[in-house]
Amino acid sequence: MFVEHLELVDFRSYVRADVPMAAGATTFIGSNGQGKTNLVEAVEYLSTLSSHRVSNDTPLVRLGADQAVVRGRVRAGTDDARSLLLEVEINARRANRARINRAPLTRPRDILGVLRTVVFSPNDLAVVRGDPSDRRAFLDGLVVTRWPRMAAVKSDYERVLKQRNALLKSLSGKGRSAGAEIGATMDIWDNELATIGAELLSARLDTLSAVMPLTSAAYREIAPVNDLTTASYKSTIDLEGLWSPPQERESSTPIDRKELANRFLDTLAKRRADELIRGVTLVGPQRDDIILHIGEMPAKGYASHGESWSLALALRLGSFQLLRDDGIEPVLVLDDVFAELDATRRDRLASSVVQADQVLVTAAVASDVPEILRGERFDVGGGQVLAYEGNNDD
Ligand SMILES: Nc1ncnc2c1ncn2[C@@H]1O[C@H](COP(=O)(O)OP(=O)(O)OP(=O)(O)O)[C@@H](O)[C@H]1O
Repeated sequence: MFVEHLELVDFRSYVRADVPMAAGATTFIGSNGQGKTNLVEAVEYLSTLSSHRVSNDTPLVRLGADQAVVRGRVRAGTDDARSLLLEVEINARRANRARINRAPLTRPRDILGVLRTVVFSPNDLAVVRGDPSDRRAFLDGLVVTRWPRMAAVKSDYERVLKQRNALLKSLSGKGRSAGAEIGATMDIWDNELATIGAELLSARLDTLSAVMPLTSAAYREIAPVNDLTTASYKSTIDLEGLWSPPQERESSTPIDRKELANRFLDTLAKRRADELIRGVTLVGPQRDDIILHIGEMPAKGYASHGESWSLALALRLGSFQLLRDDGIEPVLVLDDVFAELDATRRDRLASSVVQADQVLVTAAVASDVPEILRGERFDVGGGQVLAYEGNNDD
């Protein structure tokens, strides 16, 4: 798939932008702070209704405006003339709205799955070096890109967790004196949390199993070493016998979700007294982590800057390959990544992504982008995005 036209109104620094794009590589070149990332961030937003740079929508609306609009025409494939017009209104004061081919959607999230993207950015280093929440966000992002319906599961889980936490908080300190009535209410919340949580957890585990062998292969391509990269999943629920780390799995047997939900429930029962004292849910995917290894060593705390970067890129390349294996051709966004890499890694990354239907690249200096990825070039500056008419090699 690829975006053949992008239109922005009051998005970030743009009053208006109109950018015709083609399949293959497109590079956006411009000095710092000119609005290159803003353009690809808009494409990412159309695809995920979120941005890799911010956790809420407020900064996406141009300062002083009430509403931002992102519109993109998405073609199914290079030899497939079908296209869809996706439109998202980001509203400062009311709920966002989305349309496909001008028809309003009941919920903005119904737009998910039409445009799929894999975004590489300097922030990816946090997946390797950052907090557990950064790794959970990486994995959940990939889960939702694979199966857009998981966005609803995730949001249901978050709603139930919030309500359960509110109940626990109101009970905290009351301990055992909470009484049978409270026990029955907690049981209802536990069931709900375990059922939805097991769905989210099994999607994560399945995706981690599938992406790690591809990540390991990509790491060996990118980094000039032969280390195996592996991952284990650190859960608050005992996964023994249900799931094992990806490299040890002989076949990709689906996880027994019912058994997972039972173990979730058992763990909740065991931790209930603690939860009542602490006033917060202590069990579930919101507290899990993914432990990444390069060779024998954990990546976090041990890997060098270069190794961490290579692993971060490999995770995105693994994601790209996994989506392709699923039959999805995502748009790749390489936001400001080439400046961070040496010449060897630049070339290796470029040759790994060049076969994508569309690759959108941002860079401050054109010569940082390997030649095979230069493609069509736009110069970004002074609030404008202009097709470049000079030589493509300065
Ligand atoms: N909501 C907003 N309203 C107005 N301007 C904004 C808003 N959000 C960001 N900007 C401006 O957009 C610019 C940043 O754009 P962007 O991040 O796309 O830069 P860039 O070209 O990718 O730069 P770099 O090469 O430094 O990464 C900044 O000047 C910032 O002040």
